[in-house]
Amino acid sequence: MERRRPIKVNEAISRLMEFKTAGSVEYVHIEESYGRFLGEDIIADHHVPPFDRSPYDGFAIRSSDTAEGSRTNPITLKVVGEIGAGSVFPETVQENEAVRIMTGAQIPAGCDAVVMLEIVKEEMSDNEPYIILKRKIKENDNISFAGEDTKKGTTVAKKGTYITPGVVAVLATFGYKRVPVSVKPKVGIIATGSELLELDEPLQPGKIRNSNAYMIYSQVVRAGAVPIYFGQFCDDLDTCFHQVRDALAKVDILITTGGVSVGDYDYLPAIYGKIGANVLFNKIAMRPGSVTTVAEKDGKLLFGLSGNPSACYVGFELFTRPIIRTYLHASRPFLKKEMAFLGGNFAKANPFDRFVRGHITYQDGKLVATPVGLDKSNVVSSLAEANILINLPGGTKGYEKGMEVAVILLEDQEGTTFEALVNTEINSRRSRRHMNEKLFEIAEAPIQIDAVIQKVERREAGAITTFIGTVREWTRGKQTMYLEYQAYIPMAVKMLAEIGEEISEKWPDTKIAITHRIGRLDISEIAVVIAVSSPHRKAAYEANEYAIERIKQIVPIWKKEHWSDGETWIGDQLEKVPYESGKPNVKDVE
Ligand SMILES: Nc1nc2c(c(=O)[nH]1)N[C@H]1C(S)=C(S)[C@@H](COP(=O)(O)OP(=O)(O)OC[C@H]3O[C@@H](n4cnc5c(N)ncnc54)[C@H](O)[C@@H]3O)O[C@H]1N2
Ligand code: MOO
Repeated sequence: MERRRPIKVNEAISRLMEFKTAGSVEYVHIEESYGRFLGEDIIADHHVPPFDRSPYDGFAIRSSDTAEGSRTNPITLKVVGEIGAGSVFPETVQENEAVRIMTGAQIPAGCDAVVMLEIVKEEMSDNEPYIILKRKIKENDNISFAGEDTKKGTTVAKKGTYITPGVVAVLATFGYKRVPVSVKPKVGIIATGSELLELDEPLQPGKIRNSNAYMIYSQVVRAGAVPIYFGQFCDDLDTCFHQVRDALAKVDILITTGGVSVGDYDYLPAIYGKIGANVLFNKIAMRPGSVTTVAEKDGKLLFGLSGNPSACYVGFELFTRPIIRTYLHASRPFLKKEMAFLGGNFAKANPFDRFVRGHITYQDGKLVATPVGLDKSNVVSSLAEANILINLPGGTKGYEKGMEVAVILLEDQEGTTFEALVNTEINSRRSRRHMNEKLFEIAEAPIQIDAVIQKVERREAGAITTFIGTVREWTRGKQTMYLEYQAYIPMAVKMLAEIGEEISEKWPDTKIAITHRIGRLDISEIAVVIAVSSPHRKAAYEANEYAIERIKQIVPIWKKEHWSDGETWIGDQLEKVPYESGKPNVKDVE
């Protein structure tokens, strides 16, 4: 029997993407464009709005006429006409004249501002309408300028954009009654296995219904392609070979399900050989879907997905979908990944990367990814509930509830690029963050320096600076025996977090964690640890120093020095305000 060598998921994707192709372009009515992919860049051939217009119902005026206007010096302007949206005022507006104007109407020549109906008083005098204004109006007040939405020549939507209702609005604005869209690839589907029954057949001993074909059918539609179901393979290798060859001639991409493993009836490896296809890989270090096989014949790709339903599903989303999306010109053909916190334990370690069916929800503002159903590749029921795949990198350790993990969003349309997929933090080694992790802490137990550092570790960081504040024995000739820190904890944590906010404004690329100890501390014990990570070291140094200065200024932590000859409470951390007597209480900071 052949021995297959598993390759890494990203390696499989790279090999596969070398064979990507992009399809041609066709035109459809705008009503049919939703859910398609743009076949061309859409470039604004005029300004939007095309002319200066009024954003309000009111009066178009000349601002210079109101220069002397005030509460005590009302300005009267003669209303010389009225225009609604769609019409144009035929003359140039003269000194001390105004035109009644509706939202969306073009600003008349001579006018340079609009006043809203609500702020003028309307009056009739000698049967002529006038408005009275008790203020000065600035030039350009309340005017929507030509091109303020979009300037002529701007690319408003790029080729390969998924057409949402918002994109449809833009297409309509620029007159696209017919829209250039990417031609959908034709994706053939063949099911294999003599145990398979069609859906209208009653169950029989040893047989199961063919669920994969219909599952793949809808995955193909979701990916944006046209599915063509060729039915089930027969049992005989020679006939199967003809079926695959004939189907391949009719489609752009061919998917088979089942028959790719090493069993006696797993015909696909033999068929690939017989049609002369080049097998890109036939074993991937992942679960489920390790048997996923991809072959190429004259530029067309054949996806041999597993027969096990969950493995088949995962194989499609990871490998077939990006090929379909690339064919549609999508610039971000991969499903988007995000970070979330695990909602359940995965104690057992697995050397292969796992893609666990899960459900994502918001809980207290955090994304929580909970595995659904049985985590086996032959399970079908969990697929109905899954809206994510939880991506657990393989290794020697399991995963605990609350750990941060990457999730693949199954219903995502936005997508991501291959570079982002392999380079971001999300895809790095296992994350060490935990749902209950706190960046700003007041601790009663000794501080673990490494734990504070870990909180700021990330792929973007090129530097981590750590400040460790320790208890000093000698201060200006006086000997300290030990220190005692007290804090109003909720307020202290809040102020630490505020320092974090200040730092993220001043040094936007940094990430900071601070833990301050309270209670009794002996000489050389650690009182505070500040860790700052940043792409470049300068910001990490600066932000770290800033943090300790600010802690001394604003964080309500009091220090009691136990000297060799007595004790003093230090009123503030700048050590400028000693307490006269007794110890401080919370009121001092409130
Ligand atoms: N000796 C070994 N056995 C197996 C290995 C291995 O490495 N060595 N790999 C296992 C893994 S992992 C998987 S996954 C499966 C993959 O097998 P195939 O892709 O060849 O698929 P089949 O054997 O045809 O079927 C597997 C399973 O799925 C059911 N099935 C098949 N088609 C459908 C369908 N259209 N709808 C619903 N269910 C379907 C089929 O009845 C089987 O139960 O191999 C392992 N074995
Ligand atoms: O390909 Mo199999 O899914 O690893 O169970």
